[in-house]
Amino acid sequence: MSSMEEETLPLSIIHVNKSIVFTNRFHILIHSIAICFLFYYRLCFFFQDSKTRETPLLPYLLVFSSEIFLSFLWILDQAYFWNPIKRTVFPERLPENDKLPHIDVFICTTDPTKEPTLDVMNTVLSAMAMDYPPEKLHVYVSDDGGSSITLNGMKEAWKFAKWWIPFCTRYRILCRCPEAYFSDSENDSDDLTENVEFVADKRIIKEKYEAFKEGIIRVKEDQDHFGDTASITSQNHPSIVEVIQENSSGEIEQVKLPLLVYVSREKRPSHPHHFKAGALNALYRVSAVISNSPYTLVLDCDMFCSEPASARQAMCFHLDPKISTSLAFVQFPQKFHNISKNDIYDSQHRSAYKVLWQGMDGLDGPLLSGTGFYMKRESLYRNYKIKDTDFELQEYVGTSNEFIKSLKQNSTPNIVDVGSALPIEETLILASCNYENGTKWGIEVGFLYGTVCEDVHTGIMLNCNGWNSVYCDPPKPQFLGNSTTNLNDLLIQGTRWSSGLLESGLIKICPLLKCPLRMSLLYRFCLTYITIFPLYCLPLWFLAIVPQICLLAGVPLYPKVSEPFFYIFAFIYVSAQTKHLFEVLSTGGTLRTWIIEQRMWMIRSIACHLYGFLEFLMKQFGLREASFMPTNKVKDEEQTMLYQMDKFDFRTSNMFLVPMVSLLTINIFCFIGGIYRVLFVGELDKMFIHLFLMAYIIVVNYPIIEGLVIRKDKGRISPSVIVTSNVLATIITCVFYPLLRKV
Ligand SMILES: O=c1ccn([C@@H]2O[C@H](COP(=O)(O)OP(=O)(O)O[C@H]3O[C@H](CO)[C@@H](O)[C@H](O)[C@H]3O)[C@@H](O)[C@H]2O)c(=O)[nH]1
Ligand SMILES: [Mn+2]
Repeated sequence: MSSMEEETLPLSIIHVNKSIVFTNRFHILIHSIAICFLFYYRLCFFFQDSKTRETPLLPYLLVFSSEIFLSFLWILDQAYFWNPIKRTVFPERLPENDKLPHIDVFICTTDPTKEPTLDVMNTVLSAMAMDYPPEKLHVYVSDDGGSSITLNGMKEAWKFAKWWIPFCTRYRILCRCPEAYFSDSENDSDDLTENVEFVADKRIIKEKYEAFKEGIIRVKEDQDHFGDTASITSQNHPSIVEVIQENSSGEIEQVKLPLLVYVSREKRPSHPHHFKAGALNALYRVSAVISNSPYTLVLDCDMFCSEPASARQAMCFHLDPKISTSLAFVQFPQKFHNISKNDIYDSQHRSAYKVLWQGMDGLDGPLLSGTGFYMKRESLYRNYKIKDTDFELQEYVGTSNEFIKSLKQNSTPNIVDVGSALPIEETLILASCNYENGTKWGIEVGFLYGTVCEDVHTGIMLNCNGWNSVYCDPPKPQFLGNSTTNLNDLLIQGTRWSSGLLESGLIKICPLLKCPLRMSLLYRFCLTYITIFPLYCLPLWFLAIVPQICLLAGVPLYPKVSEPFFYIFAFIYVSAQTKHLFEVLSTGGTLRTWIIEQRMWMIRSIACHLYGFLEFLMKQFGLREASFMPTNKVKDEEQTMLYQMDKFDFRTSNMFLVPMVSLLTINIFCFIGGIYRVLFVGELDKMFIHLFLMAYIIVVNYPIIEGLVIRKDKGRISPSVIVTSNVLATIITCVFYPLLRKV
């Protein structure tokens, strides 16, 4: 191939699956027609003579408004299906190593008890071992816990890296996270397992790893032994920045390792620290005066690089002149290593990473997903270029001259060598509490504050400023994380997400109304949907109570089976279900996935999205402050076992369980009452849709019934919850029954 041809070969290409696009659009067309008929049917009600109406106004209005709201969300959701795309990258066509740009890797951790240090160090090691020139890779760890355990862990990790990285490069090991590598013997190709030298080397490295692991565990135990001061110091300590380097121990000197820096920003109880966004901004400043790489990779400490290729893959976009000018970040999907076969809680978020993000990629780009993205540093500095004087710049980004100098370097990195003098004094100031006072950090510059979904919020603001993003989902997952695999963590996380998202969607960004006009309508639909979807809780609560109680009272809300409009309702149901099934099957799911997703949609909406919504309201009225409770990453044997056995673990707070169980109880009792009615009054024709709706809810939520009446193990629903839920269900029924019948 001539060099001319080589130059013109693209670094990435886009695929559009025409038949999927056609099916999607066709479905949108017919489903919308059916929805129009439904609205026509509902509106006709208001033109009937109010004396001959069989249905009172209140329940009718409640159900109709739920349908209107569901249809609104449905319309927004269709934007994702309009133009989904996939991309393939060709890293082999990238320029030579010496022409590749520098990358800073940021890893955030916050609590050595909830986030085991060994796992964090595995993330660090896997990032250090990426397939990228080591002198161009700089790894920064932000420790919000300010813990000596983490700092010590990094020193140990550095020593182990001197063995680990050469081993990986020498044998071209694909899995560069040591824990994952050693726990799966399938990782080595047959060629390797027959290579005597390799087998011997592997044994040595494994011994080194075991020693490293023990060292880390020992330090933690010693610390626990001497009493727990960690939670006090984590909220109150000065900034600490330390470059990890080893005074020559003489073992293997010549190995070149990426720079590794420990950063713990200053924390004072009186000072808001803005959670992960605050941590990332401190890292952006500290790294700017050390390495100042033009690109940064952000990783959560519960996610490691499972393959070493992501940096080069991301560069296929960042270095492509046709794409790069307006490209802010390349997002990789979050994939997880701890998901069971049937994934009963939909912990993998299939819909987001396999459908929605692809759909957004065909428009202006996927959402920023918190971890696994390669961000162009410059894009986060926003409008610094239009600041004329140093004074203006200081008001914008703070007073550090070193930092301002880094801005003026125009994305040229600093060449740092291990051992060379680094401006540590300056970094301590940059990581201090007061540095951001009076500046635009968190307001315009860096990751934005005031929300617990800093990722989504910052990403959307970048889009509003004219940047876009790209979704890179190669066949082999490049990052693997830990997902929440028990109901309790999942609902807590869901509550946090929904309150954060609603705040962006309804107040701070409000994509439909406030995003700039140049942004396409379809993309605004996507942004609106993703930020307000927790509001599904409202129609779902109504539809779980109103038709049920109306059935008991003999008040029909839907057309009779013998009426032609019955077929409209039936069609909408079947069409929605078929569409979902098609989508699940075409993205590698099973029939089971299809049911599980609907169940989790109901459970999430009824429990955590409602609380997220309430938390959002309370925050608006100043009754509550945002809080980011990190998810628990310590494995609990018993929980894991239940999860692996596909059994729900109902050991979660009553706050979540009681609404779920109460609504299900209402459904079951109304269903029984309804059957009785049909048998003795004979209103099957009139009440069929009611009965069907309840049967659907009950069947989908079967595991809750199992937890209520069949199971005897620890993960079942406790009798106290059952009693409370029955009381609540009775109250709801007693309040609504007369209302819905008469008003
Ligand atoms: O004050 C804090 C709180 C959290 N973190 C770090 O933030 C990361 C994410 O926290 P985690 O507890 O794992 O929350 P998840 O719900 O799993 O995180 C998801 O949701 C977050 C937004 O709510 C995003 O920031 C994450 O990237 C995304 O994976 C972890 O590395 C934490 O150590 C901090 O550094 N400081
Ligand atoms: Mn996490």
